[in-house]
Amino acid sequence: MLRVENLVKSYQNGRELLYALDSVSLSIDDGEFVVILGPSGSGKSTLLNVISGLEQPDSGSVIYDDYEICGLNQKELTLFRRDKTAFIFQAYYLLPFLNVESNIKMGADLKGNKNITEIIDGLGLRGLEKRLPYELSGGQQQRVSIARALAKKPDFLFCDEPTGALDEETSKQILTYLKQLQKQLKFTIIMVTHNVSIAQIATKVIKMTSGRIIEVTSNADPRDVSEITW
Ligand SMILES: Nc1ncnc2c1ncn2[C@@H]1O[C@H](COP(=O)(O)OP(=O)(O)OP(=O)(O)O)[C@@H](O)[C@H]1O
Repeated sequence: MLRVENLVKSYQNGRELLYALDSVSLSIDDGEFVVILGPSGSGKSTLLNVISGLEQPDSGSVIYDDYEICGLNQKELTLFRRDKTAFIFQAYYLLPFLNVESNIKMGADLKGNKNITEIIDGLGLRGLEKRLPYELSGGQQQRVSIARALAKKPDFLFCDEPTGALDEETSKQILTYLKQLQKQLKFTIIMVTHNVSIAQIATKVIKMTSGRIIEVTSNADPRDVSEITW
């Protein structure tokens, strides 16, 4: 279980402080598919970055089971992120001079995971292993970035607009893969998106405005990816 208590994160904006997170509290059970929605600038990415240990808050707590990550030093945070988390971003961030297989192995090596065959097959990347990122479509590149993330066998997968650069059909393929792999590997997904349709496949939807959570909705019966449109 992940618990977030009274998170505050501010930035200096001229002479004023801008509160990107203004006392945010929430809890997420293991295995949930959480979608964070909200207008631009509402604090979604900041929340994701603080929860995942990429950024430190001004105050507040982020507690994984009984492990508080706020206040850890850089070395401890790096170990925490390596062991527990993985990331997928809209911009893929593949290494351009490494082929598909080597990009995925980078994730696997971080956890000493030798077998990436299952992940390559699971994401439909068989046959593309020797290609360089520029030889792939956007959807294929995003599948490689998911494969790299999952090769780490994370407990928590953080996604920031993972389908933001993709068309509807490709986005749905990506979401279908993610859901299938989540069922199989049992990790928790926390996803920031502008796409309200994606909320329908989530088990929990968090809505943010101006650095605050304004609504949390639990959904015991999320829809299948094939049932949604946008
Ligand atoms: N490094 C930073 N320095 C200064 N201000 C920042 C920084 N990062 C974020 N902010 C500000 O904090 C607020 C929340 O930003 P954040 O990126 O979390 O919003 P968001 O909801 O993810 O937006 P978007 O949907 O546009 O990505 C915004 O007003 C933003 O300008």
